[in-house]
Amino acid sequence: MSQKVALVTGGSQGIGKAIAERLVHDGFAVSIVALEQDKIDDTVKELEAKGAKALGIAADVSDRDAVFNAVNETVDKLGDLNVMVNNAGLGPTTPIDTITPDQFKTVYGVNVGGVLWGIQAAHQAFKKLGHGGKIINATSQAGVVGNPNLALYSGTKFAIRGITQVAARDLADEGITVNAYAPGIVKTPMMFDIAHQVGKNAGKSDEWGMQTFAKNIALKRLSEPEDVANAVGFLAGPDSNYITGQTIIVDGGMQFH
Ligand SMILES: NC(=O)C1=CN([C@@H]2O[C@H](COP(=O)(O)OP(=O)(O)OC[C@H]3O[C@@H](n4cnc5c(N)ncnc54)[C@H](O)[C@@H]3O)[C@@H](O)[C@H]2O)C=CC1
Ligand SMILES: CC(=O)C(C)=O
Repeated sequence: MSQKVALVTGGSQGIGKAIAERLVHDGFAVSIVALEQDKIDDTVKELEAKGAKALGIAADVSDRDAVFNAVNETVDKLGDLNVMVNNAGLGPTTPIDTITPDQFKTVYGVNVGGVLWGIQAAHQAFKKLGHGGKIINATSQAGVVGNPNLALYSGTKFAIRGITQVAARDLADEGITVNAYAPGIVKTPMMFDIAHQVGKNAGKSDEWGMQTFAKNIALKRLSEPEDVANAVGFLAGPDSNYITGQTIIVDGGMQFH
């Protein structure tokens, strides 16, 4: 059987990088799409050092054409596409009165636009390749319950759960499943930046900022990126074949629904 291929947006650091590593471990060839060429190159080298077939593409996921080009390049160079992980996102701290039209456009463009274009591009590729596939989208525990200071971000993450449900219904007949993962408070550059900003806005420390989010984690620890990658590995593999339209919350017990 030929090797399965996954594309991970935002795969150059944080959660996306852990997902790429997990999928390589599970036998996938992996394409990572992100913004910074140097981080992409470093991650590709690390994946190759583990024996992976890996490809890195610099592209902005808010640009629909760029996403379609990245998917086409992945199919051309790695020979297939079976799993699309729409993970890239922005997490600015935006107290409600501070939100500007430019910020609105940028954050919705990346967090919602990037997922929509990723779904469309993967769908087109699956059709051309003549098989189904799996689409996996990043939402957040902040897309299950609104979080303080994150009005823009939480709004985009609620939207992703809706889009995931609709796409699951629309694409099911073609053998495509669409699911989402909702991480909690994960030790990545995004979360450290949010903790810093929230602490700074209150005249307090980064740790105080982190605890405003982390104080109610039932399992009493912050998440490692690998905690999330484990759930995505499940959604990308055959054991999740009868699951579609769902959001798996991976937050150590913050939100229950
Ligand atoms: N870190 C956390 O605590 C949580 C993160 N998430 C979500 O998980 C996903 C990954 O988050 P982190 O790893 O923490 O973020 P991060 O900020 O550490 O990494 C983001 C990645 O996305 C890429 N990226 C950003 N904008 C892009 C664009 N316009 N086009 C292409 N790539 C772009 C970056 O190059 C980077 O590789 C995001 O969707 C985030 O909203 C959800 C819940 C909690
Ligand atoms: C950044 C994020 O998704 C949080 C705080 O849940």
